[in-house]
Amino acid sequence: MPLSQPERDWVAPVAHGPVNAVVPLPGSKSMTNRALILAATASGSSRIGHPLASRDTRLMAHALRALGADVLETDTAAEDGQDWLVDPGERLRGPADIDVGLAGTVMRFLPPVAALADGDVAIDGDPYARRRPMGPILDALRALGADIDDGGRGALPFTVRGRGGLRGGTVTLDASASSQLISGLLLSAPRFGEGVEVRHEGPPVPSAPHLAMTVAMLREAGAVVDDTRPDVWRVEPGALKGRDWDIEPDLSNAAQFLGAALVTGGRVTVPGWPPATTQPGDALRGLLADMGGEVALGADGLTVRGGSGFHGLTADLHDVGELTPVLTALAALADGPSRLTGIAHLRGHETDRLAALVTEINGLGGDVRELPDGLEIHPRPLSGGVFHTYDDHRMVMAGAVLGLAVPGVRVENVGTVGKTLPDFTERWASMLTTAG
Ligand SMILES: O=C(O)C1=C[C@@H](OP(=O)(O)O)[C@@H](O)[C@H](O)C1
Ligand SMILES: C=C(OP(=O)(O)O)C(=O)O
Repeated sequence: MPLSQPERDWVAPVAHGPVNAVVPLPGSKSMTNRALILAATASGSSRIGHPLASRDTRLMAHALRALGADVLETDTAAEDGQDWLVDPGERLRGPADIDVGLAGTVMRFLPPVAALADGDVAIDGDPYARRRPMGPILDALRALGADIDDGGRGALPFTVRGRGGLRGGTVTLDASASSQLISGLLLSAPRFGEGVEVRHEGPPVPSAPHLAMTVAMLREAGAVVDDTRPDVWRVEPGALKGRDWDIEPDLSNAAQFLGAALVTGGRVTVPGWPPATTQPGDALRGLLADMGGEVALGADGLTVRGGSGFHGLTADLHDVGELTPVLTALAALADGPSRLTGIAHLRGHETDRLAALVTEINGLGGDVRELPDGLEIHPRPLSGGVFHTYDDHRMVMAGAVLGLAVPGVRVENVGTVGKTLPDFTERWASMLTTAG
């Protein structure tokens, strides 16, 4: 599978009736990329079951291979039963050139691994990746003993001059721009000489569930982690064990499918929804219920049923920011206004998501207003037109949701959805065959 798909537009299909679909989803991006890092820095080999095979996870696999780990992708076409096998290799080594694409997880989780390698590791990504927040983690790594040449930019591209190990110790940073700045430091910390104590100082860190995911997966790999103090995380040095990971379905990627139940007054089930999880997508249960959906979690998965119409949403999405594009699209089709707050940091995601959503939904005749830390959405009748996606997979998903109810929504560069869901349009079409 190529890492990027050719640019093409896609007219989002209208739903001609209520959907009634079971939609299995591939593995979590966040869990797959954490498992890859933990496997490549472990002392033995690991098996990653049900990984996500997408641009972001392939970039991570490529990057780790470039540093000397062996990552074997098996049968990526299969829905079930695919495994990735990771052998850490004898030692992490450069020189290497690494492409992070537009993947936040790769650009923040990989540099600490590069600091453990022996040799120069040059790291760059897509044009917009150079604008995503990196400065705090680069400064933190320097404070922990790393030698990094970023030309004073505090951003991509940069070269990590790996020396085969890192001292580690205590470091303070402002991670209000992205939780990944902390997760990146913690994930490699068992391999630092002194481990790490990371202290956050600044406005609140977003995406708390993703930090809990980092801590939980580190512990599953055998690390000793103390997260009992607010805004302080301590990881002790020590060998990680190779192990079997079983990756949960990506619950954030469930948003648009479950949302289709609301828009069409239908019913969608996502099988394999874990009864307990650190994934932020689990918040969809409450959020879609607040919008008027009937939500049931059972042995067969999570089912959302829509009725005749659904409501606007008032919510602080600080912890679950990646759900915003799809929730905003839903809000634009709701029967009342919405106010989504706590998401100023989305300006540093794949694109400035607040600006992109305002521009594109208003371009279809909508009324979305940007707030200092969020969006206010006033539903209005929409009409078809081009929906630009800014290399943002979740803008494709948002455009698809609008297209369910608005004929002629032409989603530009739909292939960019391959960042986390390469076969999205096929899955969407298959769901829609049940409509009517
Ligand atoms: O650690 C992770 O896997 C992620 C953390 C979040 O990043 P931010 O804290 O930058 O929002 C989230 O939005 C992103 O999609 C994945
Ligand atoms: C913010 C996101 O991704 P990234 O991992 O690139 O930060 C996202 O998937 O919504």
